[in-house]
Amino acid sequence: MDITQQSTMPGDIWNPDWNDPFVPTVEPNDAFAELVSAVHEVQEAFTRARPTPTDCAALATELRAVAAKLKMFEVGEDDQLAGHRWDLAGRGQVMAPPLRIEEVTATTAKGRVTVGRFHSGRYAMNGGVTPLIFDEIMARLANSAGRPWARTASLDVDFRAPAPLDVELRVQAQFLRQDGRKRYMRGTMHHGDVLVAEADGLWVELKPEQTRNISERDTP
Ligand SMILES: CCCCCCCC/C=C\CCCCCCCC(=O)SCCNC(=O)CCNC(=O)[C@H](O)C(C)(C)COP(=O)(O)OP(=O)(O)OC[C@H]1O[C@@H](n2cnc3c(N)ncnc32)[C@H](O)[C@@H]1OP(=O)(O)O
Repeated sequence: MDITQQSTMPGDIWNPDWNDPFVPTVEPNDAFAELVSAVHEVQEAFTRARPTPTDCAALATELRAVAAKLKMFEVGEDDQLAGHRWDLAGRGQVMAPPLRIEEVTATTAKGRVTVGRFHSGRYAMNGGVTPLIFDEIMARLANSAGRPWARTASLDVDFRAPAPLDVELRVQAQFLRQDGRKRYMRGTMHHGDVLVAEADGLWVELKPEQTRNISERDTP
């Protein structure tokens, strides 16, 4: 597995120049990416809205109809598309902030992310979202370069400055060292020159019996 091949995947939908981060440009024939983008639009619009009670009731009915339609396509976790599209920002996992991982080497990873009000605490990124972003990029690096699977054992995040919404943040990860099954990682998040958060994390390599449920298809 050469994860460095991930950096410029065809089908990558991120447009670094986009104005509205919640309406990413999608490749015209990538219907799933289009669906992900539509869900993101719903999430952001929902967060920003203050509908009347009558409108809330009507919208709930409409959304339940969409959910019922999607349930007709339910598959097992290995076969679902969400979270398995390594070429998409956020892997098509619609809860995840749309982190675009641009470069992964054996020892470093770089990415960019822009979040809006859906991921807001109050006028700044929610404190639970920052670790999601770090976990994603640091786990990707921990599992890069053909290393055996490792899971997050600990992730310690320091919030240094409010992470602003609607602007691009740069996220980096660094592989510090390996000690037996333990892989020590570090992460940073910047807005311009400002360090908004940093993280230290430990990934522990899984024993064979701990990888039984992990599908080969999960390989990035
Ligand atoms: C692997 C899945 C891959 C799927 C495909 C993904 C592709 C990857 C690429 C891209 C990633 C994108 C995103 C996906 C990411 C998916 C992975 C997650 O999100 S993981 C979810 C959250 N994490 C858990 O659920 C772990 C829960 N915990 C455990 O399963 C165990 O605790 C585990 C495996 C971490 C360790 O358990 P033990 O029994 O195998 O090993 P013990 O003996 O406890 O620890 C080994 C050493 O590590 C230290 N250690 C363990 N936990 C520690 C901790 N919290 N703090 C400090 N040290 C710790 C211990 O002290 C020990 O050290 P001494 O060898 O004695 O020196």
